[in-house]
Amino acid sequence: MAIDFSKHIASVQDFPNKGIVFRDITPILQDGELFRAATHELAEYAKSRNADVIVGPEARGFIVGCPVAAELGIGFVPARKPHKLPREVERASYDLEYGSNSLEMHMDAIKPGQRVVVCDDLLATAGTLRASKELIENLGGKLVGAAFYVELPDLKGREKLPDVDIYSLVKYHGA
Ligand SMILES: O=P(O)(O)OC[C@H]1O[C@H](OP(=O)(O)OP(=O)(O)O)[C@H](O)[C@@H]1O
Ligand SMILES: Nc1ncnc2[nH]cnc12
Repeated sequence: MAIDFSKHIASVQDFPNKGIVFRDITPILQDGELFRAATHELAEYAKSRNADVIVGPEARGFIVGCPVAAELGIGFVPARKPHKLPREVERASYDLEYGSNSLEMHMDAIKPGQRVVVCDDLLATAGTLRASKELIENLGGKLVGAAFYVELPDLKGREKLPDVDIYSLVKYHGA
């Protein structure tokens, strides 16, 4: 029977700012079977997209994406917050539900033509995904899909990136 992951996501009112309902996926991570099952779901999705490499945006995208890449035996590329990577980088800026930031990837992180799936815990406004897409494409890769534990459809992330194939385990409508 399919697992109802929503039962294992905590909803926290007014975090980190008033008016935001924070969807906390750490209960999934704390349970080995659930973490493995969620990883497997995302890995099956990435496999169905013929991914060559997984990109995970800092920080929760590392947690979600690394085990997916390991399960598939493919590479993992971190998209990091500014000034963390030691070699030459490509940078893209973005806004999110509660602030703005930039992401960087090493210039040689993606090989031209590689098929990339982005993995992260949550899709909200899609600012993070848009910045990841910009980085991947500027390095010559092709974003062939994006996979999340949680999607917040009211924030219209999918509509902002209609050409990106998006997969999520759980959707939350309303606040
Ligand atoms: O779709 P968006 O509106 O871009 O929002 C989703 C992003 O926001 C969160 O990361 P955050 O930037 O808070 O960083 P963290 O993982 O370091 O907490 C989350 O992990 C996603 O990466
Ligand atoms: N509501 C939310 N819960 C958890 N992470 C988020 N990132 C952006 N919006 C979020």
